[in-house]
Amino acid sequence: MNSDAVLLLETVNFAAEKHRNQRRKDPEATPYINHPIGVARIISHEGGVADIEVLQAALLHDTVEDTDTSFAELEAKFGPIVARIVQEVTDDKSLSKQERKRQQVEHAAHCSRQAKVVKLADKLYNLRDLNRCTPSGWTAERVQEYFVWASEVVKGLRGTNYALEERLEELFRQRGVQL
Ligand SMILES: Nc1nc2c(ncn2[C@@H]2O[C@H](COP(=O)(O)OP(=O)(O)O)[C@@H](OP(=O)(O)OP(=O)(O)O)[C@H]2O)c(=O)[nH]1
Ligand SMILES: [Mn+2]
Repeated sequence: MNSDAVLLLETVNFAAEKHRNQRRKDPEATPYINHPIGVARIISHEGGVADIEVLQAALLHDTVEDTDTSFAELEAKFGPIVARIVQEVTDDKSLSKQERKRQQVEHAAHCSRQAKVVKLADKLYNLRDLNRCTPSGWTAERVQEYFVWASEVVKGLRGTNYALEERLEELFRQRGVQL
């Protein structure tokens, strides 16, 4: 009964309920849950990672940052390892946006290997999404700035998953951003 498949369904259902009223910033307002599902799918399908706790953390990675979910709630429902990985990839929303962005660059190298995999896949998904379409209200300059900032974060994540890093490198190369 506690198979990985059952656990993943429980996790994706929890994330879907938490993100139920959220939409992405693209002009079509895609349901937000497409993002965490896509991040988990990148980890398994492209990264070749089958660690169930990493996949669960990927599905849950934006629940605390963007919904009313608490770490205590994640720990009670999914255990301390999943809750810790989510905590490692969660920005402190009490800080200014500039400070949050700076801290991501600073903290990347100090994350656990499991959190680094989630961060790599999160950035890969978001950069591909930016190539697919521009979020409402974003200028071309803001898109380029996101690529430059993401490359600074990814620098601290290197040596974690070759396949994901190779795909990120190619996206940066296409934008003329040096990793
Ligand atoms: N590319 C893209 N991103 C979108 C879209 N809709 C929502 N987002 C989210 O927006 C965040 C990036 O936008 P920013 O302006 O840099 O950050 P902010 O949301 O904190 O203000 C990402 O959050 P995150 O996943 O927490 O990652 P992070 O970049 O903050 O680490 C991303 O998931 C979309 O349509 N396209
Ligand atoms: Mn995310």
